[in-house]
Amino acid sequence: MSRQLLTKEGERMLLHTRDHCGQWMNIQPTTIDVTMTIREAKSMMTMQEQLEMAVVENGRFLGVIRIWRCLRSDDDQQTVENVIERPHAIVDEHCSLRECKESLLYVVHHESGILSGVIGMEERLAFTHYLEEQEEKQRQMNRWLMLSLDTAYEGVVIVDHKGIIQVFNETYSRFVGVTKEEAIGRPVEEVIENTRIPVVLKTGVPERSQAHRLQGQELVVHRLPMWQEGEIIGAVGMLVFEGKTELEETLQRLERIPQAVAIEESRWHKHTESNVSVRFEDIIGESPAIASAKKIGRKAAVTEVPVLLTGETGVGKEPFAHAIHHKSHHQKGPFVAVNCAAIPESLFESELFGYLKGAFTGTRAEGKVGKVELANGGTLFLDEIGDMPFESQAKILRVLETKQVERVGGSTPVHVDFRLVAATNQDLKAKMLKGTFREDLYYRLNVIHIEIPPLRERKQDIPSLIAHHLKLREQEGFQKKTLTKAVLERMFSYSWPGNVRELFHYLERMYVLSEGPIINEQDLPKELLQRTFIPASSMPPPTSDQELIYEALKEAKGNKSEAAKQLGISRATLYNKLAKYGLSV
Ligand SMILES: Nc1ncnc2c1ncn2[C@@H]1O[C@H](COP(=O)(O)OP(=O)(O)OP(=O)(O)O)[C@@H](O)[C@H]1O
Repeated sequence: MSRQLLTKEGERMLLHTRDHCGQWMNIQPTTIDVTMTIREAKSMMTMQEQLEMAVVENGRFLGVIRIWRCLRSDDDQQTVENVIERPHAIVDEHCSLRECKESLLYVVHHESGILSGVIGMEERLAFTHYLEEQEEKQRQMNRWLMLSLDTAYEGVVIVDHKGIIQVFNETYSRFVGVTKEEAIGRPVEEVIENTRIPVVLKTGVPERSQAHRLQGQELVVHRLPMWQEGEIIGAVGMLVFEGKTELEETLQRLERIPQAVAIEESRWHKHTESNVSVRFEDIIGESPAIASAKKIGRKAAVTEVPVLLTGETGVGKEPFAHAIHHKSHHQKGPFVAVNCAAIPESLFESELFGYLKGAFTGTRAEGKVGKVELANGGTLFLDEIGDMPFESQAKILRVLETKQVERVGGSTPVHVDFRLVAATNQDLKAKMLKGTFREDLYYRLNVIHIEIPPLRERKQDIPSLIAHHLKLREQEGFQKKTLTKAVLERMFSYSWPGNVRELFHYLERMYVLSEGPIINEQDLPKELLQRTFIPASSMPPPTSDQELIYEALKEAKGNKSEAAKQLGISRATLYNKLAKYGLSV
């Protein structure tokens, strides 16, 4: 049945293209001139082995002469004019050859009467051969269409304008337990329970993504009318998902993304106030840039001096802080992390230094131990130190200098012994020069400075970071997955403004959304498909170096030695920079 539909369409196309007589006729047929004698015509027809031939006068078609008439003639010196007959079939160039059944056709121009051509046995054979070829192509096309419909994951049913099923694919057949042969030719409502296809045929209004209960299952369906030349000629019904459960699973997978990323992040954060070890070996990456940062970190860890970790957001400053703690003499003590950006100035003292019972209204009756005291014997990690309010900076500096804390509401200072690690993604020097970060605190923190390079400067670490992440998923009991070379190439050409955090985020997204064991290009988020470089928003713009120099010179009233000292660079470097930026030397 479906074949019938498609073949009809095929036929229509053929008619419009290569079916007309003008296309197939012999345009140079042998003809007999009206002035010729019957004898001459006879010998010509015998030579040409023709039983019938066209007679023309100045190209105009007059009729035909047939060999048997010539043979029966008493006087073969007469002109052929005396034996002309009207042929069975005179046609126009535009006539459909398919519809003309005669074996010999004379194609005559309908206005001028000129004989344009003849369609004889040879032409007819060529046309039949062509038709057979077309039909085979059509059959092949139908097979492809049916095969693709049967391969489709969705159930597909096509009905004609009366709602009679014309096409019914395998998936639908499996759902409703009716074979294709049984379904085709029957009214759709007899095969698909509760179907609204007859309604769509009447109204012409498509119904998309509708819930449909079938065989006791909730399904999602589309019902689309098919239009041709302003009339509804049928409708298509599609089951988009095998069941609502599949849709739900997809939604659940989407919901899992933030959750899974949170698990990843908490891998480090959950150790915030505990001693679970994160070693330098756990920091993934062997690029020279990260290897050198790890080397400095290892060396710094065994000393007592404070360490300042800087780097763009998401580069992994926190794992570094943990690794330093683990390798330090304080490794047996607690690791206490404080996110300085998250504590409002009004609560800063009570959070960091604690308070005594009844220190102020609304506090816990028993008082509270502050983070600094908690870090006693261990490591205090001051994260996002660049965001610490200016007033609070003085307070923390005092603790660092005196190694003593005084709880709010108390008067007896408590001695504390901790290792200090601070981190920021801000340019502390620039902040200091602008006056928003205390100079004395800056120098106290910045004894050993470890700059953790952005991921775009150590792209060779990308494969091991990916492998690490996928391995973790596997260890958690999830499916083992890998990614294609094309995906890896995309990851190499991306600039990773959010660094390792962003890499893990996208990886998790792709892991969750990819269906099989292979993550391929179609699973890539759109950001990774754009090759444009996105500068890290959290880092100072490239002009800041110039700004710093300008500020320092202003502060030093033009004295270059003084400005160089302020900037922590040599006079020669300052001169080089001034020349580079085109500032007067
Ligand atoms: N080299 C690494 N090896 C393993 N995991 C890493 C590495 N670098 C970063 N990570 C992961 O990336 C996540 C982001 O790193 P982290 O939270 O330390 O960023 P950050 O540098 O502190 O950024 P921000 O300044 O935004 O706080 C971490 O949870 C960690 O899981």
